[in-house]
Amino acid sequence: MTAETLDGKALAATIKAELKERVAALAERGIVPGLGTVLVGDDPGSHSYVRGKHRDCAEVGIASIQVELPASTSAAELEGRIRELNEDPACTGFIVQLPLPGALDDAWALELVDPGKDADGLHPANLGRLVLGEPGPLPCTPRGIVELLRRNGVGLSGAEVCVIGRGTTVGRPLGLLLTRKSENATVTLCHTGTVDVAEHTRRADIVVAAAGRPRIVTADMVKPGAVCVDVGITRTEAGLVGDIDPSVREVASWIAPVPGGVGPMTRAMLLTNVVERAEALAG
Ligand SMILES: Nc1nc(=O)c2c([nH]1)NC[C@@H]1CN(c3ccc(C(=O)N[C@@H](CCC(=O)O)C(=O)O)cc3)C=[N+]21
Repeated sequence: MTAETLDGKALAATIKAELKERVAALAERGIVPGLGTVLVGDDPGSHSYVRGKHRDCAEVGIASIQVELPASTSAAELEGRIRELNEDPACTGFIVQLPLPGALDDAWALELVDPGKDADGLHPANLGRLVLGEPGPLPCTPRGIVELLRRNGVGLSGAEVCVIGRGTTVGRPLGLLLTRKSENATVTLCHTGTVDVAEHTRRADIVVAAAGRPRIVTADMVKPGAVCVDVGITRTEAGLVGDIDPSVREVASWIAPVPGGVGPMTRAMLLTNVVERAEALAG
């Protein structure tokens, strides 16, 4: 068997076309959604991600508000800039690009964001809403994964899903999303304390690798016909390497690859959150 590709790039283009229409509908009511980004320091990867987000915004008709600060920025200065975006009516949703450099604490910064403008869905209040099953912005990568599976007809109800990685941005919230009534999957969350990861992945109908460790999922760990989703991105001299080994292609039915799988979906879900925030603020 050679796995078919879960094409996140193509689906992201479809979603962007849909969002363009929703943005046009908002424009008729005099509302322009605006995405703010707060980027601290000079990490080239972070700069490249943020550039991509603003390119996406331009495509869809979302306004861009870019805040760039030096790595030497103090906590008080950063707090001030976040509060400005909370107050700025032109900014309907914003993100603080993670990880923050130096002594600036990611969790501290996320908590300063107005939960109503939280385009990342990572504010503790919104993560709490996710736990409680209440409406609110959802974390972009988990939402993108669910959307990528759904829109390609991968059944989730009753499926055994093995998630590798318990991080706050992917693994842990993905477990919460997949176990909602509307998804109804059964989730096993593996992490560095798991004794035998392969024992869990071999039982799974869907494997999601979000550990950030190159090629940890190999063909012998995957049930024939399973669906595999690669979320890990490691930069090497040879290019981007995912958490899923290329050998898995011979065993799986579908693979969401790196690049071209979950990454573009994460960006499309950020735009979706910004448009939804603008629609919510508009009432
Ligand atoms: N506040 C915050 N929100 C985030 O959503 C956030 C963040 N901080 N910090 C970093 C991670 C990482 N992330 C990615 C987004 C898109 C691609 C993406 O589009 N990847 C392309 C490849 C792009 C490339 O060449 O690097 C792909 O997989 O096809 C990857 C990674 C969002 N993150």
